[in-house]
Amino acid sequence: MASIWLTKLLGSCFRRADDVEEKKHDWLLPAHTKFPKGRTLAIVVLDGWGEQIPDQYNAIHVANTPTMDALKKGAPEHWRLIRAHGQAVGLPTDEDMGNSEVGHNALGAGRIFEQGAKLVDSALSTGKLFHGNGFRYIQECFAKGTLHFIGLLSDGGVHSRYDQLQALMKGCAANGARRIRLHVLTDGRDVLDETSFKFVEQLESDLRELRKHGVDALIASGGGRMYVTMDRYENDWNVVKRGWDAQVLGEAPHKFKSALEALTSLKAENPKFNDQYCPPFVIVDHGGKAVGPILDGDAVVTFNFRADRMIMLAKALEYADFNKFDRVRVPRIHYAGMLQYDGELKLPGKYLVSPPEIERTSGEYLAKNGLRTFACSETVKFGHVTFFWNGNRSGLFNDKLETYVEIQSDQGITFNEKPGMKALEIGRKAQDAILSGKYDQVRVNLPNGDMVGHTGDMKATVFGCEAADKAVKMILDAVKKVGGIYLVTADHGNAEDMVKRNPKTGQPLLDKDGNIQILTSHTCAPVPIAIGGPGLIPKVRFRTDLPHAGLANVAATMMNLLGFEAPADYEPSLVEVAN
Ligand SMILES: O=C(O)[C@H](O)COP(=O)(O)O
Ligand SMILES: [Mn+2]
Ligand SMILES: [Mn+2]
Repeated sequence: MASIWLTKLLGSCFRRADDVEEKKHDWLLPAHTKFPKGRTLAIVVLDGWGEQIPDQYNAIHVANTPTMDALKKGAPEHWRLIRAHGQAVGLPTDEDMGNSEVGHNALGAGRIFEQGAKLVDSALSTGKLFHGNGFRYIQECFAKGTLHFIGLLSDGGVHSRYDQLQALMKGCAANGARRIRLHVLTDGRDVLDETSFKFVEQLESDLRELRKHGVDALIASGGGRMYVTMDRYENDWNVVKRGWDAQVLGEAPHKFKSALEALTSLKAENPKFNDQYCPPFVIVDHGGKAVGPILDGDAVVTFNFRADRMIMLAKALEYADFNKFDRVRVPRIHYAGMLQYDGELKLPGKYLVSPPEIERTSGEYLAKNGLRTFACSETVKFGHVTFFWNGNRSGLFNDKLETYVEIQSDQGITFNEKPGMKALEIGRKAQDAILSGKYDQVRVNLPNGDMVGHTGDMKATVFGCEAADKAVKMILDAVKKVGGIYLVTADHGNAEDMVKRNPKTGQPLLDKDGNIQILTSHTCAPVPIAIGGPGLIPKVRFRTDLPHAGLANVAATMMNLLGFEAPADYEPSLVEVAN
């Protein structure tokens, strides 16, 4: 008896040891047979830098970008284009433009995961969303409280989609919501400026329909996404506070009887009015009382699926201990996000749809294999090369091996005012990191093409692209000095197309007043990828058998350049060594 017991015990011990061994083995990347280890690898992500028709509306083409131009001359062996939009990055269709979240997720994770937009689509179409824990949690408030929706009123498909909000409102009403209030954030960044009018009209008509069915449904507040609520990476808490005051406290400098009246009056008052920076407003009843502040016993849903610009509000709504601004009144609510926005912080705790499980990212592999990483950008893009890159996970994998540096972005300005942004500072930090010899991988994001491109200001965007090009040069110079390797790419298009075009002729479209329609959004353009540097062994070139490759192929490429085989389930590497 005792010996059987002993055999079992020993057996289980051995099994456990095997399991541990197995686990360890999983993380160990085999050495590559052709690519050597020990060369510093610089990874540069030019945010919003696609390849498009080289005409006067292409800010990258117009800009003087000698470094990027020189890289292009390395085609096809050391320069090529890769996909950065649609299904190549896990979006529902190939009509969907790329964006930073899905782009950096794919770059860092080396695989294509179904992204938030797609997961929400399927949770809504199957009805699964209305049976989950998150939904049940908000449903508990339906009988006595109000259900509030806060989010981006847009069909950009980057942070949110209007058809999803429609389905959500309908589903909530069908499942018992009796009083609904909308806190809308106007877009003009992922969609054309001033489309807010159209979205508000559509929303009013949908709310009328709900009212016909006995649901007391109204718009309660509003404001432009860049001025109200949707800040990111804690660049400026005032943005979130403005939203809080309107949404929770029912207070704002502007009060109107309807959202349409708000937009019309604010536009008439200010010739510079635009959707992105619309000031906060509150809708009031005939007695001047706010129609929908958030109160004790209410339910709140933030209906954006994308994480970065919802995290700060989620903290304000969820954290008991909070000191970023004076919340004045903290309502006792049941709050759920459309998704969980931060996997590490588990924020928010309740959500309607489970986020993509992006695990075993390249960053985690590198850390587990003892490689040292330096990552840097300025605040507005800092989370892109850290949080998004690591699969929407905040923090470091290994604080002994990784250094993440954030350069404070300018606050309270639109980036066409200072289009150089912090590109040169980022370049300098990367240079120092490369020259220090302390890192195997030095990874940066240069924000100009994107952040200035979103302003729609052509001249400023050209300037911004020139600044980004200078920063690339600084980094390449440092790589040269240490005998390293560089990989320069982008996360999606933006600055390469500053006008809305006729899809057939490619000519700019005109608005009703005969003016060219300015495109502030991203595009579906492919993006460049270039490799080089003295550390690149001879005969390394891009493979020609992966014509449809996308951002997800970059992680395996990078692992090869660092001297490792990539995990078997990663999208294939783009590079080979010719015989
Ligand atoms: O959040 C934004 O600024 C835009 O909606 C998308 O831009 P990004 O994907 O480049 O961050
Ligand atoms: Mn981006
Ligand atoms: Mn962008």
